[in-house]
Amino acid sequence: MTALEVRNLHKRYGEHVAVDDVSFTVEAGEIFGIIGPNGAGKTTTVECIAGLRTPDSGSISVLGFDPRRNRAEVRERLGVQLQESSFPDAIKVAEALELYSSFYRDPVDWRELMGLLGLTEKRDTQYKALSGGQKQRLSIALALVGNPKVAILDELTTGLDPQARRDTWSVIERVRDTGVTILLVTHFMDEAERLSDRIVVIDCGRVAAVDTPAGLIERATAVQQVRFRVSQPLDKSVLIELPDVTDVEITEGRWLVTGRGQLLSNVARALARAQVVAEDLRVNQRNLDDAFVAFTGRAPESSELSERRVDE
Ligand SMILES: Nc1ncnc2c1ncn2[C@@H]1O[C@H](COP(=O)(O)OP(=O)(O)OP(=O)(O)O)[C@@H](O)[C@H]1O
Repeated sequence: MTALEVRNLHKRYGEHVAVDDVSFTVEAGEIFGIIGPNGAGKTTTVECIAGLRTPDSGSISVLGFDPRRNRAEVRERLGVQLQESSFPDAIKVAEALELYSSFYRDPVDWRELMGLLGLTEKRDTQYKALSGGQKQRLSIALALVGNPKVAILDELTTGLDPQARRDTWSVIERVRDTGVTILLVTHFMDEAERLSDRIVVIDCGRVAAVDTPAGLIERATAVQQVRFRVSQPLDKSVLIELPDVTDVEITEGRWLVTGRGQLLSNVARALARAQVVAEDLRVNQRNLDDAFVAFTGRAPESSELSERRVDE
């Protein structure tokens, strides 16, 4: 079942074209990631979906409803957590949840939601005294309190430390497991790769690609490399003859094997058969950063080194 459909969306700010013919479909129950460089048009797109901006042209359907024409229906079905949410400093966690739940006809039990998001201990804490991660979890809770079928989360872990980010990811997965479809805008490639069932890459207001994380990585970065030293002499032909291997170089005892497909497992099996141990094994691990660069021509903001030790 389709939860969300965006068709030929256009939006300008004066002369500046922010969204230039964007189309995509999100299936019910998916976590659908939206990634792209700064200023690519991601937030404008989700603000149009939320009915906060009026598109110049194109159509949007949230569970069959138009966000501008069917405001009440969309409001009951769509939860929104936008960038930089802010609340009154003195409001307490439980007060905020109770207040927001009163805005909806069929809210979830806000006490349960508080538990799901790990905020029960903080129920009487004022907003200003919450940590960054707790504030973020509260804003997710407020986006979910109306019992939405679809939730938009924009930059939900920006500014959080690594542990708080991972905790938030688990929360998002739990929310998805309750049946909520999630639209996730993020600058973090590891977050998009870990959480998303599918991802749209938006660049300069246009869709550069839509695929699963693995599909994007596969399409963008077909070539892989494995480096290692060998524990005892090995004939180069053992590896050159493997399927998927395109090149083998040996420089000062370091082997560099280039290829495609299941390169690492093929090489590992061949070495095991030859009773050779690969020491200091490294692989040019392909990840979503590489796909981002391939599709947008720019490095993601959160770019990390893509070569990692295999045993890390
Ligand atoms: N209210 C506005 N008035 C004028 N221009 C705007 C407005 N909001 C956004 N823009 C411009 O439209 C373009 C798209 O912005 P948008 O915020 O949608 O991009 P984004 O992909 O979400 O960027 P970021 O990753 O930096 O949040 C940018 O060039 C931005 O400067």
